[in-house]
Amino acid sequence: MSDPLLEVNELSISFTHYTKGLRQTRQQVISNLSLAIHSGEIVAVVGASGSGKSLLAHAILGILPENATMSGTITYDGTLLTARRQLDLRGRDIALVPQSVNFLDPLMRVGAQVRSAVKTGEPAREQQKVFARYRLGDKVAKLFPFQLSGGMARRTLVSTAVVSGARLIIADEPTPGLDPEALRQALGYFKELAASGAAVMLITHDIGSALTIADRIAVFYAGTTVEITPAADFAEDGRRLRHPYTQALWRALPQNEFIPTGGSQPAPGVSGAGCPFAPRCELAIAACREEQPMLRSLRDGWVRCDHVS
Ligand SMILES: Nc1ncnc2c1ncn2[C@@H]1O[C@H](COP(=O)(O)OP(=O)(O)OP(=O)(O)O)[C@@H](O)[C@H]1O
Ligand code: NI
Repeated sequence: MSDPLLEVNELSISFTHYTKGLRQTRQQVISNLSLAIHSGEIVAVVGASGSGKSLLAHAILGILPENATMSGTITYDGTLLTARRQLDLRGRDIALVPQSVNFLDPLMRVGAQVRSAVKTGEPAREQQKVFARYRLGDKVAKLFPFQLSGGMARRTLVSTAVVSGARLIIADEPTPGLDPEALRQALGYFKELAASGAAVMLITHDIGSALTIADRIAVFYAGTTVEITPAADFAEDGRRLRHPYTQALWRALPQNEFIPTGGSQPAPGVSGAGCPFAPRCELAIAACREEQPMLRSLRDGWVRCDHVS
């Protein structure tokens, strides 16, 4: 396979909090997270709320909050992604398709917003082309964001990503609350973007939808990658999946047995040194509570567990 377009290596993020008497505490919310995405590929990042999905996106875009400290490396197109390069690439090479229409400028007509993102070609012409492609009528260009329906807003956001010529598209929960037809359509847009050569990172709670378009799935738990797997391994009884948490996720889907796993994801910073899933894991032994396992390659994927084969 070719070199990845984006490579996140051993990313850790912590937040500094000031408590009474100016005491500083550090809370680690992401630990040793690794992930790579190739051009033309859709990688879905799935995990429960608070597992670190959005923070990963923000780290790549260079928009982490002030009180965040980051370690590890992010490489884009073979070169280290420094703060300076992030500023350069953001909105051009690297585009965010946000969940909310609030990311559009409320005071600017949407046609003008899309025209201002055009990278190559004549802006008015490119905007008209992309609006036609996403079934946004001629009149839409003259509307302000608050006048758009949810579906129009989403198509406008996708249009912006398309005309920007972005090679890496990061979509953070782009599909909540959609009816099945709108959902199918929205997922189709990402499929098209990948087919045209972009690398797509699709962040979502909805593993069922992710499986319909993703090539690979990265499973997050308590701020780290516990498994990276070809989407095709989510099949049958889930025996090809590597991590006990991923298998539990698969079993909990409606089309399977719907078996929930007891317990819940540890709160950030309290999972201690060991494997964060150990308290809920049937395979856990004493050693699992002492040291976080490394992400290791297993079959054609990756797993952070020493007890599976
Ligand atoms: N500015 C911040 N200061 C302190 N902690 C933060 C900050 N931003 C995020 N966190 C913590 O980092 C953890 C990961 O947050 P993140 O938003 O990445 O989760 P997520 O996986 O995107 O969740 P969701 O599915 O709900 O969007 C959470 O526990 C959150 O409370
Ligand atoms: Ni999020």
